Amino acid sequence: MSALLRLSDVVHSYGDDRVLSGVDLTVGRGDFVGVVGPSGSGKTTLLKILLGTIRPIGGVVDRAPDVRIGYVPQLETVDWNFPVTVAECVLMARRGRGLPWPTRAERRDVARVLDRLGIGHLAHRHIRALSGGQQQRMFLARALLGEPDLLLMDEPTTGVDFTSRHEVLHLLGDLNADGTTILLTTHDLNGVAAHLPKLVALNGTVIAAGSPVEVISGPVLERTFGAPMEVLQHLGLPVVLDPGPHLAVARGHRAG
Ligand SMILES: Nc1ncnc2c1ncn2[C@@H]1O[C@H](COP(=O)(O)OP(=O)(O)OP(=O)(O)O)[C@@H](O)[C@H]1O
Repeated sequence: MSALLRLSDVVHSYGDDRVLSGVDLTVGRGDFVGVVGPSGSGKTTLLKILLGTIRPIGGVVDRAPDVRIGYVPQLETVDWNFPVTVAECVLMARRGRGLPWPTRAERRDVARVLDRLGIGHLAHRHIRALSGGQQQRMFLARALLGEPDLLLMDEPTTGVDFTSRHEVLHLLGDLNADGTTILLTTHDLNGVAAHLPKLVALNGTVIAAGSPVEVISGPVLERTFGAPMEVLQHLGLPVVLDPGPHLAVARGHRAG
């Protein structure tokens, strides 16, 4: 298949709590997709199903052969007290925690990827002593070390200031232009989602998929976030007035 990953009628529950149902989603080669939806709508669960660390209880996941996937977790799920430097943390992606002495080739690869992301000078700093934007770059470096075809990123711009958010988005745009397929989740409708070529609105199931103008629309957002939202067009981009519903919690829109 030309798609890297395809989910058909995927269902997942935690215990009795149905989180996803009837999810159909295709991640095509070269896509740059944003998944939007309120807190608890199943975005992280969907990423983990795409990554393969959660096995859904129903439906089919098709994966093209030999697809390498890089995962960038939500920063708030990371244990920042773990005593490692930036370079060590990046290298762990390749060799786990067990082996203390990296080879010269490994050190070179880590230095190269850190330089590419503009944090080469931070290689020997403790991971806790980084800004939000730098932490995000470090996890991106970690994912890129494996030269992934597909990058899955959980809220890559949350906890990151405006300038860093802009830089992270720019960086991802460059990676995508170089051929990396990217799927990310975001709460930020105006600052992030509106600038991506393709969006998926999720609330327990896929409410809509398409261009930002198709997905960031009053009716789709109301079905996704459970509250009316006003949307204007500005310079060809949708703008959500008072995008406060990123704080909203998923409710009543699950198909299961
Ligand atoms: N390991 C788990 N065990 C039980 N329930 C879980 C587990 N992981 C997630 N959930 C629940 O499943 C639902 C969906 O969670 P998920 O993390 O996928 O949503 P999300 O859209 O990523 O939320 P957020 O935007 O807040 O990160 C939530 O109600 C959550 O509490």
